[in-house]
Amino acid sequence: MHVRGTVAGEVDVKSVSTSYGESDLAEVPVRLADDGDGDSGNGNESMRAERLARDAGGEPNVADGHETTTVTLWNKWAESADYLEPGMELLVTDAKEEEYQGETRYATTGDSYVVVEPSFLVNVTSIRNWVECPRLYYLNKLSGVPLNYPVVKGTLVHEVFGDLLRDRPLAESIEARVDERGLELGLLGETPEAVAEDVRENAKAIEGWLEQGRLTEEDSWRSEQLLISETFGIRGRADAIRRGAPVELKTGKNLKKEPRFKDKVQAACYALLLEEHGGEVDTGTLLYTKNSVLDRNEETGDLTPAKDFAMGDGLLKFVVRQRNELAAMEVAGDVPTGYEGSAKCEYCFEQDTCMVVSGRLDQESKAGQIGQPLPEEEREYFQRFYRAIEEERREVHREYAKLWEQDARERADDDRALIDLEFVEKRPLEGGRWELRARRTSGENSKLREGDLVLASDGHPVRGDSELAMIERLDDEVVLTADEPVEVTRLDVYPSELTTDRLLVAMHDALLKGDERRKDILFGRTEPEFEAIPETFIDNNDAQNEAVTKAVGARDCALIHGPPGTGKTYTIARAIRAMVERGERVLLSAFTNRAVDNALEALLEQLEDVIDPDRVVRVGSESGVRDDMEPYRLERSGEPEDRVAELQNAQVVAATTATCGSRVMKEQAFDVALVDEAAQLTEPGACAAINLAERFVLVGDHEQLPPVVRAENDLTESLFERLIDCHPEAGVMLDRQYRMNQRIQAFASTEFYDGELRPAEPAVAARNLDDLDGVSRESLPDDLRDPVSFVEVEGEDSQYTDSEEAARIADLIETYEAAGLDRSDIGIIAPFRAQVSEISSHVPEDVAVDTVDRFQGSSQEVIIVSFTATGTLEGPIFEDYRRINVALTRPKRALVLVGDPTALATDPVYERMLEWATA
Ligand SMILES: Nc1ncnc2c1ncn2[C@@H]1O[C@H](COP(=O)(O)OP(=O)(O)OP(=O)(O)O)[C@@H](O)[C@H]1O
Repeated sequence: MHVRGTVAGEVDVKSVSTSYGESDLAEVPVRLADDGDGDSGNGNESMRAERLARDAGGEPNVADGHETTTVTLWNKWAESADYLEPGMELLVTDAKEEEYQGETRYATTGDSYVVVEPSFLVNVTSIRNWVECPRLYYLNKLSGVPLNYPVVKGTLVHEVFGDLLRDRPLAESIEARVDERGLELGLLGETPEAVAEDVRENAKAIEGWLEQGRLTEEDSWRSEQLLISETFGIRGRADAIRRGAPVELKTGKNLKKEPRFKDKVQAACYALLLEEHGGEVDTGTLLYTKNSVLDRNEETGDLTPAKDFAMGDGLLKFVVRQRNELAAMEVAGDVPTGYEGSAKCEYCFEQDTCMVVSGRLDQESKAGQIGQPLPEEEREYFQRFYRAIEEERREVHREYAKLWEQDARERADDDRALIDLEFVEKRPLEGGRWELRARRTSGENSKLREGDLVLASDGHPVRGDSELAMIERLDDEVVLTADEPVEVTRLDVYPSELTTDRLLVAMHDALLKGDERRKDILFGRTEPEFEAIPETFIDNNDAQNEAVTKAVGARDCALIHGPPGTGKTYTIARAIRAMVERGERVLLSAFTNRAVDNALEALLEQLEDVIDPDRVVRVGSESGVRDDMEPYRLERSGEPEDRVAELQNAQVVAATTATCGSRVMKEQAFDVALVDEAAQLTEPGACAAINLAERFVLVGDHEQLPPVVRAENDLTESLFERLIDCHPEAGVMLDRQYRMNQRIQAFASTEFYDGELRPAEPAVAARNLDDLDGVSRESLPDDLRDPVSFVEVEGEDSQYTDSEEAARIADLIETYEAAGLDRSDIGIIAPFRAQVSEISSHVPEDVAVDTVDRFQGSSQEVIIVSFTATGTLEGPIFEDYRRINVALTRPKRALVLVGDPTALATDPVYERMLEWATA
């Protein structure tokens, strides 16, 4: 029986005498998980709780779901109780039920595991680092994985191992894998021949060992597998599974008989994961590939690369206790000092880094501190953002939990999965990988896109057969590539922590490695300076010209505020051209690939005849980069020297901010970083790009969509917005728009831009549908002839959908088509996903219907907005006024608002909007 609940009070830890001698025990007051009656908000949560409560079996205790009882943790598990704090979640497996003074209590048994905060998913490598030293785990989080040869070689050997398991010939595998890493090897100054030789030597150990296995018996193997445990709160990718047991590859040497302890810990984590998936794991294998490279005459000891060990119960439980300590510390928001473990600092390679970080952040540390602490405000900033990023990480963990808390239907309704696929075929690809195909049986929407990494499963992403796969094509048929074949019937969004990891590193680099003057600017201690630039760059738009002048002349930074359609992209392109002409090396970045490609497209036009197109490089993955920008994309594979030359010679490098945090980009330096969509970036997100340059220019509009984050905290305000407030003199607002008819822009201008936004030219101001070929406003009904119209629909009671509005919108589309408009010129915006689906089911398939977020950055001839507003406008319709600003500023020639005026009039902003629309 499993018991799960929340710690409801202080924990009592004591020692008692039993018939077996002295025993430790901890009595934990636990409020058992809800049985489902109380929690109306989340059906899945309650279903899971119900299941667990049923497992817990305590009828009177769990009947109302809020009963507090006592759970006794015996012996070593009492250690885990030390970290428990009220409010933390606790799970005890195989607990026994006890009656005590008429109350049902629970206690651990010999088979039990105690898991602290099971929904905090700890990575296997994190547990390994933690066991080595908790402080090392922390330092690794802050500094990320650097670009160095051992890391790249390690990756290569792992890849070759995977290939061998998939029966790819060794020589072919090494050649292909080394080639794929051309760019990284080039940056490290390595030659492919030397690296191939090094990898070959390490691979000998693998090959020899595989041969042995094959000669003696029928081995069942599978390569790298992603494993997630909902019970133990652990996840990771095992290098390989042989006969159901984990095999870990280490590129180092080990001359002892036994595997290293920390390596055993890692294998033990995988054993726990495998057991949860129904396996019985009694051994683990560590393969030390360097052992086969060593010369028997020079080294003494056990040179066998493969070392097996028995997977004992004690080790598995130790691993869970370590994981508990880590999870509890993270959840409590504490920072490890190193005293938690027994590692000796004098043997640690990271001792210096540890002391520097401790010194600068004034942290308690076993290794001690060196250097002066950062100013107090910087340390405070560090802590605040560290916490915010960790909260964001927990939100990613919640996304994982949804993989098992929500059923397939709920996930599909949440756009997080494509379900009910019909498996078509699996086809082996070159290199031992697989192509998987499945047919979609419904036209449902989802967040999944081509190029995404997904969990492809035969029915359940965690409990079923599941693989990490890449979506190659997504239309009526889904085409995937994966390492192992799986009979796909379902795809789930893979919640990645990569972005969160990179935010932390970017913040760390900005504060601990950042230039002092840069920090003075970021913390408002110094005013940005500008060099006088006499040149005129743009002669028909003063604000744009001033923006380029500021960007070019900025010694520290410039901030370009660009409301909708004001020529941000054009201004950026013009500014970069001027910088390039001055001989500067420029980084062009933005939050999304789409924005990077848009800006790059405009820039290429400007750079014609200015520089050789070879000196413009787009860094990104094949699936991320738009097809027409593919010729500029930096190829990673190939001859190292050539690949590096291509990057180092580039005068303009374009990449998303996430890519700016990659190992390769972090090695690059620029004179200036220009970041578009900056109002959509968190502070650390923007730092990832600006850390790489001497000076920076941020371009954005803080009156449009804010950063996309899951948690509500300091990450929701962009660096752009904060700096505009802090250094208004560094900012310029572009105030002439080239998009909307004057009538359309009027409301946004007064409401969001202090009335300063104006049409750039009379032709823009006067735009209307008559300008379009074959369209005549005359043939439209009276109430749709004005560029802005309001269509009244009485609200429905259902909160997230309104079928009446959807039906009216379908009529409107027919009306516009009858007046000669092409329906590809119409866009429909609705506040909720549910209403988007509702409208989609009423209108022809090729009409674009979406939420505001998907429309940001684009424009259409005609935009129809469905407000889906009911009675008293309860609940956020567009959540945030910035969203309505985006919605109302997408159209060029006509805007139609569809909604219930009575409901809308209950909110002052929407009331003013109504006055304008019906004027
Ligand atoms: N100074 C200018 N003179 C003439 N046309 C201009 C000028 N600046 C911008 N434009 C035109 O205005 C249109 C919008 O410009 P651009 O695409 O740069 O806007 P944007 O601000 O990036 O738009 P969004 O708000 O969608 O991001 C383009 O067609 C562009 O060519």
